[in-house]
Amino acid sequence: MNASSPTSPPSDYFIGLMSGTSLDGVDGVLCALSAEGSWQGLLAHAHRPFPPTLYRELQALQSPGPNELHRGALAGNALARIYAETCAALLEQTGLGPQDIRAIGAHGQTVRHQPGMHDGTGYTIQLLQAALLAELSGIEVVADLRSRDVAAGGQGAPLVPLFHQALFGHAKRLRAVVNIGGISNITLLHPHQALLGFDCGPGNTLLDHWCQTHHQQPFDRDGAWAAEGQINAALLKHLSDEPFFTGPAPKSTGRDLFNAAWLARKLGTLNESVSATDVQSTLTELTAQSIAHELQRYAPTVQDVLICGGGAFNAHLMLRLCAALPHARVLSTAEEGLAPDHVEAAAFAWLAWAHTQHQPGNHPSVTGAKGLRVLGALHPA
Ligand SMILES: Nc1ncnc2c1ncn2[C@@H]1O[C@H](COP(=O)(O)OP(=O)(O)OP(=O)(O)O)[C@@H](O)[C@H]1O
Ligand SMILES: CC(=O)N[C@H]1[C@@H]2OC[C@@H](O2)[C@@H](O)[C@@H]1O[C@H](C)C(=O)O
Repeated sequence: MNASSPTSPPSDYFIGLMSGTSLDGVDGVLCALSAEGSWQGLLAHAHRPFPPTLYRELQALQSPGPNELHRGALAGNALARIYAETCAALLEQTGLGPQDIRAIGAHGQTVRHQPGMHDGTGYTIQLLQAALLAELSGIEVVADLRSRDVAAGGQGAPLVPLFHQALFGHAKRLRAVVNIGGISNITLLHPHQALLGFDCGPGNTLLDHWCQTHHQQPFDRDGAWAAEGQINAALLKHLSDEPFFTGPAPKSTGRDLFNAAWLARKLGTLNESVSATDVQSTLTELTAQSIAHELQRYAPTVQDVLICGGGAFNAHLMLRLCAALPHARVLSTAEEGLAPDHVEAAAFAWLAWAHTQHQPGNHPSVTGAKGLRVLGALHPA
């Protein structure tokens, strides 16, 4: 990891808060960054799950429904309260006070992601009442981190690649960082070429949905259920036959495409019936193959594949990825100094740093935006 040396300039403390497409709750980190934004270390991590009522409401708000504006506003308030509790937990762990934190980078909850392309119709919505978070935490908040990139004709996602580059870039090795959250995304770190990054498909979101439907469990722990089944080749081909997978970068996606209705349509149009267990095995393979195919397409000689996001804890999925990438070293980001479930939140702390320094947080070669942009809207403490 490219951390600063002990002689680096004095650091500031930042908090990063991320609640992603898995809807499993909020991950928060408190970290130190130098004046130049180089990583100086993680001081604390806290996770707060969403209460069941908020989880159900956030899931419902992913698709059109009645009185959305009012319901979205209430959900934004509820999220601000959970984010503020997460900040309080981080401060308590470290003994720091609100006055010690330079800023919070707060992602909010994506409920729509339709970036469009350079034609003024695109938008992306992350629910969060950021003013309330500033009020409750007493800390400056940088929120709405995707809209400016979309306004500049970009996808507004993924935003983590610059942070991945700063942390995991290597002078000699061709590396990929793969975040397997609800959706998975890849960052390509070539020693001598431009940064690349894009979403590559459903990470855990369909796996979670299928497990919740058939086992009433939030997710398939360690992939144990998937490991019991067989991959159904016809179903895998049918699932893979989705234009998003073969479309060129820049690209991003979300629950707008990969959702329960998409899976039901695919299963309904298959000419055979597949057991629930085999569906879980096949969905796990879809996640592994969609990542492997993009790596083969954009970085066939990739040497290190660093995995982060909750999918890194799915042992069966990791085995399938290793099988699909026999020539690469597949490892957890933990082996490079930052735990898989800390990386995204840390990236949003870094994006808050970038905003405070008036530095760009996007990268046009990743999002397709017209240029570099300072991301986020500021809510003073
Ligand atoms: N032990 C485990 N076994 C299997 N899967 C796991 C395990 N732990 C976490 N996960 C998976 O990781 C998911 C959470 O991942 P993560 O927090 O990275 O998602 P997210 O941040 O919501 O998503 P995104 O990156 O799309 O924004 C869970 O929903 C689950 O599917
Ligand atoms: C619109 C949105 O919330 N996108 C998320 C989602 O979760 C993973 C993938 O899809 C990625 O594009 C992005 O998150 C990460 C943190 C990013 O912007 O880099």
